[in-house]
Amino acid sequence: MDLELREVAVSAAGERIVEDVNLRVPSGGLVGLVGPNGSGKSSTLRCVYRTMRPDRGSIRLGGRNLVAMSLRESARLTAALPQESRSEFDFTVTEVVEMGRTPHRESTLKPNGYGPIEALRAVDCLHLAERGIVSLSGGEKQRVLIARALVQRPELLVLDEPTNHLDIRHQLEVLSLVRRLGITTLTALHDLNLAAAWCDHIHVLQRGRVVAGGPPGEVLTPETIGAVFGVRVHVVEHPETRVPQLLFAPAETTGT
Ligand SMILES: Nc1ncnc2c1ncn2[C@@H]1O[C@H](COP(=O)(O)OP(=O)(O)OP(=O)(O)O)[C@@H](O)[C@H]1O
Repeated sequence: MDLELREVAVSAAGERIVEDVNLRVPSGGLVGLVGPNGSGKSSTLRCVYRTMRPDRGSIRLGGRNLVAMSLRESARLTAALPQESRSEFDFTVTEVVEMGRTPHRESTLKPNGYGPIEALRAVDCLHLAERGIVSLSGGEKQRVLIARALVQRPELLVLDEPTNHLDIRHQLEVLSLVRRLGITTLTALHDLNLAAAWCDHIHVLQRGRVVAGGPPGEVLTPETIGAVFGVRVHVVEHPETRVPQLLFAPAETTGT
């Protein structure tokens, strides 16, 4: 199912924090939101997974108004990985992953897809199945929460910094897995090189507005990244994958 945001605006504490966001994730596509701290990435994602309500604009999944659905119905269609999710109770890893089934009655589960064991194996966490969730490292916990999202068998994945806390191998494995799943995915990413390597399209947010959007090679230019992040950038081609990769220097450095 495709996801489409049109003219989305969001406020918090009386201030407009997201303004006129337009973006589309085609069915099965992977689209990234990048931007400096506080630029509105998480707030935009929260509107999609419905912990914030937009002031105006529309959010449609497969042509249907997501904001008008019951929370149960949108939870069946959408799996979210929020930026910070604290565990108050020491459930086992298996119990946490099984919670991904909660929005579904058995009859609504699609026949194919990940069960808890397959999902834990896919994120390299099967060995943690009986551990308590609060005993895990940040990266292990992040991978378990991705397994929970897989068990939900969603039509849409909304990921807020999914590579947070992950070592480099697991960063690459998680994004590679998300790519392989072929589920429509909207993700916030801080690492511009990961965004360049894995996303079909990238939208750059600055002070709540999308200031650039398109394929990584068109968006991740020295001009755009320099203006938005205040750094100097060289763009090089990855010798193996041919995707653009960025080399950074602080804005004030004159270089050699
Ligand atoms: N509930 C809230 N009350 C007040 N201000 C808020 C609230 N939620 C978000 N904001 C503000 O809105 C702005 C956008 O926040 P948001 O978390 O969406 O940014 P972000 O791009 O995800 O940032 P980061 O990269 O640091 O995670 C920030 O200035 C933030 O302080």
